[in-house]
Amino acid sequence: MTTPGAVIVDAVAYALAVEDAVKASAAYYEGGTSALDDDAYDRLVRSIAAWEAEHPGQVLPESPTGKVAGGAVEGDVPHTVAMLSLDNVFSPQEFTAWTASLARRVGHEVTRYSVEPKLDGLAIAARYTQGRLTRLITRGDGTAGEDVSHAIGTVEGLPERLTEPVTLEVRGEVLMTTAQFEHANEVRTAHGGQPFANPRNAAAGTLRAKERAYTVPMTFFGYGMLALPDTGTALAATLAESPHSDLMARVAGLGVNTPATTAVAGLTADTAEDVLARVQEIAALRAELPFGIDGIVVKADLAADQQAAGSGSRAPRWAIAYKLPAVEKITRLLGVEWNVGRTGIIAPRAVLEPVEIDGSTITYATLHNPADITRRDLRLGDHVMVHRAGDVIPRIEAPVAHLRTGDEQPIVFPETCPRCGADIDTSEQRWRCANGRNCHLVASLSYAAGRDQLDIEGLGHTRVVQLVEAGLVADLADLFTLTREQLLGLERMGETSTDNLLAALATAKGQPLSRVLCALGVRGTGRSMSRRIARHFATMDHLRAADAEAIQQVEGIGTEKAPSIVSELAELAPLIDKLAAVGVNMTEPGATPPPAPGTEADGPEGGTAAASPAGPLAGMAVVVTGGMTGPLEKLSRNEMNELIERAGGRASSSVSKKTSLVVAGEGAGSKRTKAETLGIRLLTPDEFATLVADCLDTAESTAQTVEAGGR
Ligand SMILES: NC(=O)c1ccc[n+]([C@@H]2O[C@H](COP(=O)([O-])OP(=O)(O)OC[C@H]3O[C@@H](n4cnc5c(N)ncnc54)[C@H](O)[C@@H]3O)[C@@H](O)[C@H]2O)c1
Ligand SMILES: [Zn+2]
Repeated sequence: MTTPGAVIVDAVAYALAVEDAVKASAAYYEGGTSALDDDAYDRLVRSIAAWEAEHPGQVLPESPTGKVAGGAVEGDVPHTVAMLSLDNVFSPQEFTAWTASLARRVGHEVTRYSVEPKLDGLAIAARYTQGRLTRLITRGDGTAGEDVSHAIGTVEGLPERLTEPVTLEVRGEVLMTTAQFEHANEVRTAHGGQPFANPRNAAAGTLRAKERAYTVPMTFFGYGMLALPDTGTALAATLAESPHSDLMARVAGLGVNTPATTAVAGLTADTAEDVLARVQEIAALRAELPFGIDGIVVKADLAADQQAAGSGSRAPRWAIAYKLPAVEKITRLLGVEWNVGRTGIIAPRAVLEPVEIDGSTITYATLHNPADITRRDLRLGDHVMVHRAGDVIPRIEAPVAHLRTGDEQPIVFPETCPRCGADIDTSEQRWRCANGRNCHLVASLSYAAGRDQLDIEGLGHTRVVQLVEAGLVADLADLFTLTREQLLGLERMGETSTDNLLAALATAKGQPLSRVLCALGVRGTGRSMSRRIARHFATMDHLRAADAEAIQQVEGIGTEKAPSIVSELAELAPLIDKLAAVGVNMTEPGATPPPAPGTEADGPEGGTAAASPAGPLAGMAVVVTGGMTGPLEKLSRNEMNELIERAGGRASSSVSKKTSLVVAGEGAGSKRTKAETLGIRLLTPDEFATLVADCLDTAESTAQTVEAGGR
C-alpha cells in the first residue's frame, strides 16, 4: 500500500498508487470495505492527478482520474442519460468562482439555484413503467449500471407503485439511516458476518447482495427525474423543460421520498449569497440528521440554464458539490477504558490513536456498552472507522476487518467494578456496579481511608463496602460516629478488630488539615496541593473564607483551578461542618494563617503578616530518592514530603538547577547522578534525619500511634 497523499516519485510508485485507488474504489462502490477513508482516497487521487499532469504521456488507462466512480465499477444496463459524478468546491471563495464560470458558460448570471443536501449513499436509477417499479440500476461507470432489481421492496421511500400510471425514471440516493445501519449490523453479525464499517458501505453492500438469508431495510431520497424512451411525448417535454425544483415537487407528489420530508429540504435561492447561507444552515444541521450527508449539492434550477451549461464526461457543469469536512476517519483502537458514572453505570470508552477529524484531534470515542463491543467484534489494535460530527461525542462505527494483521488482541472486560471493586451487575446491556449509586461513596471512602489521606488502618475496601451496604455510613463523617455495637454487628468483625478500628478512627480525627483536605477529594488537589493549601491557610475556616483570588496565592493554583476549588469547597460545606462537629481536626500544625485582606482581624493571628517559612529547610527545594533508612525507614514518600514541608522546605519530585538538596537513600539512581552532575548538595537519610530532627518527632509519633491502632 502506498502512503496516501505522498508525492509520487516515479512510474512504479504511480502504477502502485493507481492500483490502490482502483482497489479502494471497487470496495467503496461495491460494498466491500475500503482500506482508505475518503480523505485518504481523495489525497491519493490528487497525487495521481499531479503526477499525470507532469507525465501526460504515461497516464495508465485504468487511472481513476476524470472518471465516474474512478473507473472502478462497470455495468451492463445502459443509462438513457449518463449518471455522472459531481465536481467539488470546498469554500465560499471556490463556490463564488464556480458561479462566475457558470455565468460565463450560460451567458448570464444564474438567477435561480436549487440547494439540496448531498446524501451520502449511492446513486440509483429507478425505472417506472405505467406507475410500476420495474427496474433498479446502479450508477456503474456512468454510462451503464448494474441491475439490482432484487432490492425492490427493501428500500423505504421508493414505492412499488406511483400515485399516477406514468412511465419515467426517478434518480436518487439509496442510504441507510443511522438506525437502519445499527439494525443491519446487528442482523449481519447475528448471521456470522463482519459488521459494515459505516452506513454508506452497508448500503452499497446490501444493495448488491443477491442471495442473503435476511433482508435489511434501506432508505431512498429522490433528487432527479427524467423521461424514458417509452415516456409519452407530452410528459417527456414537460420533464425536459421543468425547473429542477418543480421536478422535485412532482417526484414527491408521485409518492417518492425526497429530502422535503427532512430538516434539510431542498430549497431554491436567487443569489450566491443566499445559496451560501443555506449551505451554512445545512452544515449546522448535519450532526443531528438521522442520515449522513457529505455536502450540499447546488444546481442551476432552470432547465434552460442546465442545457446551456452542458456536461463534461465525469460531471455536469450546471451542478456542484459543496463538500463538508469529512466526519469519518480510519484510525487504530489502542485501548478501552472503563469508567463508572454517577449512577454506577460502567461504560467502556475507546482510546484511539489520535486522529484529526474536522479540525479537532480525537483520542476517545464512545463504545456504548460491552454487548456493543462484542457485536462489533472489536479488538485492540484494530483499524476502526471513527465518526464525529459537530459537538456529538465521537463514536466507533466498526472495525475495518480486512486490515487485520493477526496481532489484534481481544478486549478484556472488567470482572469487578473498576472504581470500587464490587461485583458487576451484567444482567442489562449497560453494566452497572453492584453498589450502584453507592459506588462513588465506596470509592471515595476507601480513598479517604488510604495511607496518604486519613490513614485509617483496618478500613480496607471490603470493610467500606460492608459499612455502606449495612447503611451505617452515608458519608465520610459517619465513620467517626460508628459505635462499638454497630461494628460488632457486622460479619467477620470481632472484638479486637472493632477496637482496633475504633482506635484508628480516633487517631484519624487528629490528622493535619492537609490530609483531611486530601481525604475530601477536592478535584485538582492531590496530596502535595492539599499540603500547600493547608500550609497557606492554616485552618479550614481561613480556607473556606477565601475567594478565588485569595486561593490563587497558593503556589500552583491558577485562574482556572481556583474557582473550581472554591465552588467544590462550597458544595462540601455540609460535610466539612459535619466532620468538624464529630471532632475531626481542621488545622495544620505549625502553619500560620494569611492576613485577612482589608478586613478587621478576626482572630489572634489575623492582621499579622504571614510568617515566611521557618525551620531547618526554610526556602529549600528538596528531592527525596531511593529507599529511606534509619529513623526515616517507616516513612512513605508522602510522609517524607510532609516532613520536608513541616521543616519549611518544598518537596519536589525532579532534580533541576533549582533543587537545593537531594536526600539519596538506598538504590538511588538517576536523580542522584543528576544531583552530582549539577553539584547539588546530597545527604544520606541519616544526615537528613539529623537536620530535621526537631520536626521528625511529630511524624514518627503519628506513625507509631497508628501502629498502636493495630497494623
Ligand atoms: N474511501 C474510498 O476508498 C473511496 C473510493 C472512491 C470514492 N470515494 C469517495 O467518493 C467521493 C466521490 O465519489 P462519487 O463520484 O460517487 O460522488 P460525488 O461526490 O462525485 O457525487 C456524485 C454523487 O452524489 C450523489 N448525490 C447525493 N445527493 C445528491 C443530490 N442532491 N443531487 C445529485 N447527486 C447527489 C449521487 O450519488 C451522485 O452520484 C469522494 O468523496 C471520495 O472520497 C472514496
Ligand atoms: Zn463500583
